[in-house]
Amino acid sequence: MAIPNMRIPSRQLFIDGEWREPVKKNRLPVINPATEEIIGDIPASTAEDVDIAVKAARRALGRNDWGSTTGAQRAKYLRAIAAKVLEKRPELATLETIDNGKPWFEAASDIDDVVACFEYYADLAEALDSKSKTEVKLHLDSFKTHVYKEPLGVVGLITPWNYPLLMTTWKVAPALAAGCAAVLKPSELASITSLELGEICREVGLPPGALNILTGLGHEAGSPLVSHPDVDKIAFTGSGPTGIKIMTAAAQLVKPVTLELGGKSPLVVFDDIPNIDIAVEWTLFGCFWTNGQICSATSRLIIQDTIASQFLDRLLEWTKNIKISDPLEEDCKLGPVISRGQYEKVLKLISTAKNEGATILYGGERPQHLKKGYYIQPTIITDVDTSMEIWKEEVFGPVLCVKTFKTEEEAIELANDTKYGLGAAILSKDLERCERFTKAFQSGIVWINCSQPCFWQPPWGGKKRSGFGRELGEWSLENYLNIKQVTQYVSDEPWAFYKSPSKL
Ligand SMILES: NC(=O)C1=CN([C@@H]2O[C@H](COP(=O)(O)OP(=O)(O)OC[C@H]3O[C@@H](n4cnc5c(N)ncnc54)[C@H](O)[C@@H]3O)[C@@H](O)[C@H]2O)C=CC1
Ligand SMILES: C[N+](C)(C)CCCC(=O)O
Ligand code: NA
Repeated sequence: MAIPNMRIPSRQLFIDGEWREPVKKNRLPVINPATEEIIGDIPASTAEDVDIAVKAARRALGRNDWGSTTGAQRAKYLRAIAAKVLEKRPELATLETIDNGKPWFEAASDIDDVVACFEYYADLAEALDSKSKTEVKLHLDSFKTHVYKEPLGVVGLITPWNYPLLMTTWKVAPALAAGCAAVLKPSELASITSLELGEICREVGLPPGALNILTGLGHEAGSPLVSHPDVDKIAFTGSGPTGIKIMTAAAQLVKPVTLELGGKSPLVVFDDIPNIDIAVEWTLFGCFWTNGQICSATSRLIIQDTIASQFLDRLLEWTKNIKISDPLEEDCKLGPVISRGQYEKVLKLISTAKNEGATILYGGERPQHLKKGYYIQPTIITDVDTSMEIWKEEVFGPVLCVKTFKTEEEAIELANDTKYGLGAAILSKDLERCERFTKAFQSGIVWINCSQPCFWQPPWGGKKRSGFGRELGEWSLENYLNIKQVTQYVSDEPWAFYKSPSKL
């Protein structure tokens, strides 16, 4: 497929079904991380715009064209959005690549997931119609109880930059399927494709206010959304420190949150793996895919000492073979990290590891052949101690650290030696052992004989400091529904709790 050239469309905020200039008229630059050039700009919202968008969302819930729709009616909109995204796949992939830096083919495959996700939640929206009212059997005949599942209300969705349109979709699709009205605040570092979703919603005639898209900075646009008294819930994916701020602010209004935060996920490799190259490839993919910027990246390789040296030799050969280039080049497998700030943060974590006594087995620098762009070589770090920052902190860049183990007990201890709990992976031929590790891993996701594949039907989320709540599958729909108990007295008899006064 030919990769299309694209310029960044100039957009405003998407509010109440229309493009609308932010009240303060400010804009933020869009930077292509592969060239470090400003390639466009996005509107910068403030609290004033948040208020206008929240009001539009609330009005949508009060109107018949959105607030009284059946799941089947909403499914039609979701399917129409999916079809439009598919139609614009090449263009959206290019926009995502020049905004985020991920290889074009990765961006295109993310867009495929976006399409599948909208279609999947269309199916769930339809299925909701028969599940939205269920009877609860009581021990008495004098009462009848039903449970209704109804849209939770106006929801605030705050997303990161690593999978821009996909992380937006993980929240927008179930929120709309459930019948909520949403205000989305994508990351200021990669908002372009989320704004294009606004254009798609306009084209398919999504009722005004059902989805509003506010670009802008976290503290200027995200924070007022979290603190807005008329927003019923916040769903957030991003960094731990921001997650803490959001939970703290939401707590003041007793506002529910779901948080999908960072990780430092382990990949445990045993010496019984049947094929070393297959295991090595999963190790690379688990950490270097998406330029290493995955919350669930298995960035701690825990390898059995008996095969460590042979495995690392082979890992090195595969790593040297990874093509680092402009992400618009066809067979690029590693592009730049998202921003200058991220570039400096990753290099600093690498130099701290060196200062603390670790060995940079490979990489650790910018690739010589690329003079511009936020490129960092895929990096492998050995001689790591569990007290080191590189073992403990999320890097969010192409950096793998390695430790060896002798026994299963030691491997489990190392795997769980983290404040995070998003993913965990094991590579071993022994399926009983895999089962033992599945139970022992303190995480929300376990991969056996692979790392990272993610489908839209199973639940996604973590424990410990990786957050709580589950996205994807049916679990995500529950995030956007209110469960309402309705109890009716169906007897003609008096309740007879109080003594009846004597007749007049
Ligand atoms: N776990 C994950 O999926 C991600 C982790 N990260 C990690 O976080 C670090 C910082 O990256 P950032 O893009 O700055 O992540 P971030 O967590 O600050 O940003 C994520 C989203 O939250 C918004 N936000 C920021 N402050 C906010 C506030 N006070 N109230 C409401 N919304 C707010 C941002 O505008 C963005 O839309 C990265 O270096 C990386 O290590 C970054 C992105 C995703
Ligand atoms: C599953 N995957 C890798 C597509 C996205 C994971 C979410 C994240 O990194 O924030
Ligand atoms: Na960008």
